[in-house]
Amino acid sequence: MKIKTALVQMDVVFGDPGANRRKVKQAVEDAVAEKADVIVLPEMWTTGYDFDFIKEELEDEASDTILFLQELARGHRVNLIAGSVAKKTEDGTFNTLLVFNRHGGLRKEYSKAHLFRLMNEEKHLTQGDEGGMFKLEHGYAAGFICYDIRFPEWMRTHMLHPKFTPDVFYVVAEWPKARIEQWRALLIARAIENQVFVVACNRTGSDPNNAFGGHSLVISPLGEVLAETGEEETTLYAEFDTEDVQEIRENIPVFQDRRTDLYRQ
Ligand SMILES: NC(=O)CCC(=O)C(=O)O
Repeated sequence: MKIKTALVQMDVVFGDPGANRRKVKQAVEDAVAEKADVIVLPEMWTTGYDFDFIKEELEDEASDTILFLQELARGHRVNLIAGSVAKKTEDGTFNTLLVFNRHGGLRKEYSKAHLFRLMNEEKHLTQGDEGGMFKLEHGYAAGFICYDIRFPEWMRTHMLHPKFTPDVFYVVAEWPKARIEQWRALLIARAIENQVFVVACNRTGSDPNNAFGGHSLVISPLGEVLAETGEEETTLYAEFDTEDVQEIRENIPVFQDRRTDLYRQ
């Protein structure tokens, strides 16, 4: 199925959900005007990594943000891979990716499984323990958050489901400029080894601790970079057909050729 994606590479305003919601509202309106089917937001887009604000002022359960996103998805009849937000619960604060369909239905909540120590996530957040698989109109997909892309075994797990196989990996991120070449290399590798499209939305700009590298990109299952931005605040558009994965997987059937008799998993 053909999909037009819009990746909102925004400069997240530190500790200011209202300002960020205004940015996202405008970006969604612009992307809908460009006939996007799926709009992707970056990691922690409501607050950035302002852990003081998250602890002291952020509302619980991310309820205001979920309502805001539901209204956007339903009002514009567009799918949202709505980045991730800090979600405060009685069990801890999670870095949670939210997925909405065109009717505003909340189709998935995935909480980041791998917390990133260089940005003090493990001091302030609770790790998630569930996978990121979900289904939208274009089929099965899986969502991942930033540091997760360094764990090929985690992403590969999502390709080994007995019944459902994702055609697209969506990655939402706040990835610093200093390591942007690793960002690119890791994402291209994940696309090739899993024979999936990778749609990866990073933030741009900076916070008190990091300058972020942008370079949001869309990658084919053959490792071709179909679209990529620089460091500017912009929305990247890219179209692809998820049916292309079938021929690629038939041509090089890695999942039939796996030697699970030799592997530990
Ligand atoms: N927000 C993140 O998880 C950043 C991950 C990162 O920068 C890395 O190098 O890994």
